[in-house]
Amino acid sequence: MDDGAAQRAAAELASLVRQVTYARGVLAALHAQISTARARLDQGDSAQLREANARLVVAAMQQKDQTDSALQALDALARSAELDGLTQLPNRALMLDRFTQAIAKARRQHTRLALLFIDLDGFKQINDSLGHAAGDDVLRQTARRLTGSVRDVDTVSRHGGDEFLILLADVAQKADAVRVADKLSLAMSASMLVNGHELHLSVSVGICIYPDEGAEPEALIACADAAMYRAKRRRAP
Ligand SMILES: Nc1nc2c(ncn2[C@@H]2O[C@H](COP(=O)(O)OP(=O)(O)OP(=O)(O)O)[C@@H](O)[C@H]2O)c(=O)[nH]1
Repeated sequence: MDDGAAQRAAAELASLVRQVTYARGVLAALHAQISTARARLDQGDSAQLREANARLVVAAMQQKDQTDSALQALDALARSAELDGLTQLPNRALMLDRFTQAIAKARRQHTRLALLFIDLDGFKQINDSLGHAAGDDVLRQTARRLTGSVRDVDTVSRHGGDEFLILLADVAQKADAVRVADKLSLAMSASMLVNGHELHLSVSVGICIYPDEGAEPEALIACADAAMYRAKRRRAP
């Protein structure tokens, strides 16, 4: 090798050494960046990740709580729309709904239903002499006595004012309903203590039977109302 060739080879070698040194520097910088990123993931970022996850879980639980209480409020609202505020008995709308369902079932199973229309006698006099609050108490106690006179499967509702309806499920004949009417008349005849006064009440009851005396709820209610009115006229002095 002549001197010129030796100098060129030394220059190329020096250039290669510089390139290798530079590449090593780049690799070391990359390695440092990766180490920093990994450390951040281990400490800061993963902690943030865990915190974010925990916040997500808490938010999901709060969301579920809010949904649950909204559903409960909706349930309560639906129930209150179906119950009479004074007596907490089913109101007219809920009774009509249950009556319609009961008729559909009785139609399928070829069974009878009885509807009892009950009206307090002389209730206006109680309001007039003892006051409206005492009248309210009479209505609440009446609701309890009527409910206590029938089975769980039967429905007692407040139709309005001093009028109540009772739907008896699955009666074999009208005589069964008459027996229930006698039982609840007896329950109502026991003295009632209202605001320190001992009252002696009575009720007038009308009975109509599905399907013998009507096939639709409204027709049966009108039929039982008319029967109650006739019974009241018979009782009147
Ligand atoms: N305290 C109270 N009274 C009510 C309520 N709703 C209706 N009434 C009253 O109930 C009375 C019902 O009137 P009627 O049925 O004609 O009175 P009654 O004396 O029972 O007459 P008969 O049914 O013929 O025996 C009226 O005086 C109404 O003002 C209520 O929620 N509370």
